[in-house]
Amino acid sequence: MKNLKSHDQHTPMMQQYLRIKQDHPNDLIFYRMGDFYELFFDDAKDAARLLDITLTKRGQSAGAPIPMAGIPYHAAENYIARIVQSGRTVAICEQIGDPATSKGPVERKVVRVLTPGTLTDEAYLSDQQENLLTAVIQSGEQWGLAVLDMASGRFNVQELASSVDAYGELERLQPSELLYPEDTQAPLLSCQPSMKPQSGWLYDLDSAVERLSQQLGTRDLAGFGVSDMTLALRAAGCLLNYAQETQRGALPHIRSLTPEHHSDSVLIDGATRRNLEIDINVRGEAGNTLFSLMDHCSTAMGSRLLRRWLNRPLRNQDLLRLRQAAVQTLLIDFRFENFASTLKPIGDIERVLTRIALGSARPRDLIRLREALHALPTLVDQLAECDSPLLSAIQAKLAADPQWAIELDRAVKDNPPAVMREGGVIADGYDAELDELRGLDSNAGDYLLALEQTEKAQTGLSSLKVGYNRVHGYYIEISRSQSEKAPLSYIRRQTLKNAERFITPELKAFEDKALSARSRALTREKFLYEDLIQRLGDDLAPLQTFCLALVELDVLNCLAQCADQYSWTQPTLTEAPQIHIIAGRHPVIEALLSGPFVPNDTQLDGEHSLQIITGPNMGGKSTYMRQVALIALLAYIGSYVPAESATIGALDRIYTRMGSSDDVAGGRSTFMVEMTETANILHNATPNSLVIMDEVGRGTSTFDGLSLAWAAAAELVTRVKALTLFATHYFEMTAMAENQAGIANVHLDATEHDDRLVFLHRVQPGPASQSYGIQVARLAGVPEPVIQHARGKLAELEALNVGAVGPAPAQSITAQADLFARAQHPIVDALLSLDLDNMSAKQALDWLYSSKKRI
Ligand SMILES: Nc1ncnc2c1ncn2[C@@H]1O[C@H](COP(=O)(O)OP(=O)(O)OP(=O)(O)O)[C@@H](O)[C@H]1O
Repeated sequence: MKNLKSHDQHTPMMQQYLRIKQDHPNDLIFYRMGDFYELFFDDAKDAARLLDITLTKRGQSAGAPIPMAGIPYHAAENYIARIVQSGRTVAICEQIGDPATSKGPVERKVVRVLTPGTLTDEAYLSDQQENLLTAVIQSGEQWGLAVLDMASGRFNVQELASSVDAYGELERLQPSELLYPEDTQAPLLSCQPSMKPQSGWLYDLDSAVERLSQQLGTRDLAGFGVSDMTLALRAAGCLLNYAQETQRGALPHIRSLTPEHHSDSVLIDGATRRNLEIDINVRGEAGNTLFSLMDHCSTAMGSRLLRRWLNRPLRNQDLLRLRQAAVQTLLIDFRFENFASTLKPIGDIERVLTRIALGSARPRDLIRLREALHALPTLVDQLAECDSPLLSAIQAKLAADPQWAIELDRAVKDNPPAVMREGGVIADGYDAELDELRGLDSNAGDYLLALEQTEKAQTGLSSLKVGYNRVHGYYIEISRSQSEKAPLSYIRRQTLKNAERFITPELKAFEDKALSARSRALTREKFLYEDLIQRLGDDLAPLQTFCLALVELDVLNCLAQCADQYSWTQPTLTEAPQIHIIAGRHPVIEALLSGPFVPNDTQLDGEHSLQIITGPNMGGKSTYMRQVALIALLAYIGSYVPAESATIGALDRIYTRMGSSDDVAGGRSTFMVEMTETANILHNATPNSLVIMDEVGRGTSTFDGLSLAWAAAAELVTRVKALTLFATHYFEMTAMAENQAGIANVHLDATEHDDRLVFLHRVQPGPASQSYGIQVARLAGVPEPVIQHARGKLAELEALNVGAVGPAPAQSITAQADLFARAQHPIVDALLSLDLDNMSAKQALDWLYSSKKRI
């Protein structure tokens, strides 16, 4: 920005603006001028570009026109939301002083800073999504991480032992804003959306502990179990400082700091999260995901918690069994239906409570809280019938003191306006003083009517009427034709085309009284409203407690609804690593299919920890493997699962290596991504991990790929001993089961019927007999000449059947009909591709010499 230094050259108002701007060099300043927020200089240019609004100029300052863009005050929310969503920060600068008494420009001050990760207003937040602010700090391989959901006040810390874990967590959390020490050298962090470097001193441990203790109202942090998490506390201190700075006030809704431990959850890395399509499908959309299938929550808060549960399955089987028992209880006599209808009208009170704490609650927020409080007695009664420890604990938390329900009934009108600005929020009968002032104001109507009658009678002017407008106040209006006859005591105030308007001393006196009553009533109402919010804010703790219980109930109820609607069953959780599923189904594909879904069994345990899955393309291998992972995941959030029965042992991680995607941004090829993920699995998987490998090795040459897949499977079954599903088109790998304990072959099959290919989608023991690659290619619409050419080539290769190198036994080689898995030594490939008719004798001889050297 030019000319900012020499303030003297600018008008006094611009000088004020530039002073404020100096404290917010990177933020867009919304500078309040009357009914508009104005942006100047580069801010104006940025806003014009981001919001597609007109860029204008304002006079001259320091000899140059000032670029300016304006946004009407009343419509600002929408514009602010768009700017903040783009990752920028907005500083709202309001007029603080009184324009009437100010000398020079009215005093202005930045009252709020809106950043992507610290939003709390309804207009800026998505119902379905959490909006998280995170802070990280790295020391050696260790990471400290702090996470705040400003809109609910949930504040967590955790420490991670490696960068891979830290990136995995950030990928899970999808923060809206990430704070990091400015000297951090962590390249992958740059993939995060809104990155805010912070000075190193903001991560100082002592100040962090002091700041956090002060916020939480404790002498130290021992009570939160976080004392020895020094790295995480440093991140939390920095985060809290940032949150306080942006809100410009206290944050009374942040009352606790919860340690999270990586080892508490069944870990799912980013690739697995995407492959399993938990809440985003592989096309990056929200539809057709596990979350979209399951989200029957009655409240938006419930939906957000369900999403959190699905993204962070837990290892604590005791807790999971409590959840299972709650779901079981809610299923009895379809109790979940009653709960759903009681919960449905409850609004997003988690966020309402935060706005109450921050003093920014709107009238309708209070109505939502009131409705929630009114629902409590019914919920408590409904819960009294449920015999489940978790539901009883929830019931105890919901049995709140009814005082606030009564108070809000008395205090707030039924359909209040959206904002407090014009009043009309506080109910009649709540405050005697307000009632009296309102009485004065509303009696005005009767008085004016009476005045009109008397004046009409006294003057005999039939067109006389009494009216009011905002600019001129009260007036007596007489039509032009009769206005000459107006009494002398009438003072002319305004001339219209067809009428004259007058005022009288009596009317003026009344106006002063009525208007002052109205403004006094509004002042009184605002005071009462703020007082109510203040008192609610002071009593936040029990309200937050009941809110948390309500949300948990909503999610448990949703799990019961899913169990009923999709015919899911309760899984058995065991300590020993194993997965035994009878008639398992893929929940999302099952719901999408118009025809029936073919259920499949799965047996993975100490005896057979690795399944080699073969079968034709489109046969259902990926679906089968994903369904096992999803069933395991559902079991580990405490849900019922899509299977006739399922026994799932203790799991620590779910890994999937599937699909092919380049990481162009990260500069890694498809094969590189595949191998990086494979390496990660081989390094970190344990006997308690579920590992899913889909066509590992296909991204490189046949022999390299087969060898890598073979070696990876061998490692997984011998050293790692993870529960593994390994789908492959390398038919040679089916031979592993013969020489290696712990491996079972299963396959999916298809049959040809009237020249049509029919997929059976049934998992059967043993290796596949055919791969049907060419038939599937025809199904996919590959042109017929190409299909015929491929058939010819296949016959040629089968006839050659040379170089049966590699580990596959002879009988499986002959059974194998996959074009690529049957590829021979590269020299044979090269020979086959020679165009002999167009080669000279010399070229042929040269080829022979060079080939001989390669053997
Ligand atoms: N058990 C099943 N019951 C019914 N339909 C199924 C079943 N499994 C898969 N399908 C259908 O078959 C389609 C292909 O399945 P899937 O992608 O799992 O095959 P695949 O063997 O992994 O194929 P490829 O080897 O080409 O990746 C699915 O989209 C689904 O429509």
